[in-house]
Amino acid sequence: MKMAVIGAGKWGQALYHAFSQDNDVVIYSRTPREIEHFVSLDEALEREYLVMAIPAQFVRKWMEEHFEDRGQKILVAAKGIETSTGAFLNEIYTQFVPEDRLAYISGPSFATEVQQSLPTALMISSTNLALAETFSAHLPSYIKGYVDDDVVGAEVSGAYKNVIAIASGVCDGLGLGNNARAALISRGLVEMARFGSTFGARTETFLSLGGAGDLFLTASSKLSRNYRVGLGLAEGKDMETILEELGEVAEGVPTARALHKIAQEKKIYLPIAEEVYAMIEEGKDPHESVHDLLG
Ligand SMILES: NC(=O)C1=CN([C@@H]2O[C@H](COP(=O)(O)OP(=O)(O)OC[C@H]3O[C@@H](n4cnc5c(N)ncnc54)[C@H](OP(=O)(O)O)[C@@H]3O)[C@@H](O)[C@H]2O)C=CC1
Ligand SMILES: O=C(CO)COP(=O)(O)O
Repeated sequence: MKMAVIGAGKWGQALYHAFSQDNDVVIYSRTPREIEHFVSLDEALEREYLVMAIPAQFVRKWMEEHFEDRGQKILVAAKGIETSTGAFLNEIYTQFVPEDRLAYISGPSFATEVQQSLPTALMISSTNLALAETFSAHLPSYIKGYVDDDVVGAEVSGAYKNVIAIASGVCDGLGLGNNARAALISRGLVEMARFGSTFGARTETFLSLGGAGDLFLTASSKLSRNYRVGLGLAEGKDMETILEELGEVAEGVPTARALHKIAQEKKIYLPIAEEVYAMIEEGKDPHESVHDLLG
């Protein structure tokens, strides 16, 4: 299949590598790079299948300024919620492309491991199951694909787990032990499922690869940028320093702000996400957050 990956950050390049195993794939990004098959935006937009690996906060502006609808089918690869509006990515993309041409990829997938062709299993979600099957069938042999039609569940899982990963990094950074981390991840899973149900997500989606699968991964590994944000908070670093040292996107930070905004508006109880928000936005002492969560 003829595809283009848009966004050549860590995840865009890993997906370019993965889909290139069995497909004709090109890649485009804002900043030109020395990558084989790096093409112009116009050439990328010519492809029938697009993989969008632009971070959530920049999607709307990018679509407004650069996208031309030529009937492309799109696989959305970012994981986050837009802070300024609280919009989910499906709400943004459907302003530009009908939902039957949109699919979403989620599940445990550190870019660095996908780039090394290490095995994993991922989920492709779309209200158009035939489209999800198409993307899934074109994954490389080292990735097992599953399809599902709960787009909201997949999106909420992918975005929310980044926030719980920050909390988990704090937990480990403070040396609170394995029991505490398992308790936090478990309650985090309940919290994200409860949040998702408010928006019509199915509970079982949170037990899937895109939910528990990605949460367990991200909330327990230093390979996760979000987890490392939490480690930095536990060390008492300020957000500016943490993000500068990270040098890559940590979607959990803007997503925590978005969750706070949504929770306030809709009066939803999100104890862990609210503590993450308080630590990153109000400089709350992590020890105090632990105390309040235990209360
Ligand atoms: N890394 C991972 O393991 C995984 C990441 N994801 C998700 O994928 C998304 C991208 O992450 P990742 O690739 O790792 O991030 P990186 O920090 O590696 O790269 C971000 C990319 O976004 C592009 N970008 C940033 N701002 C803009 C903008 N205003 N307009 C257009 N492009 C912009 C940059 O393009 P350029 O460099 O050309 O300027 C850069 O290539 C995130 O939502 C992340 O949560 C999902 C699964 C795994
Ligand atoms: O989503 C990811 C793995 O599935 C990557 O997580 P981080 O952005 O925290 O590195």
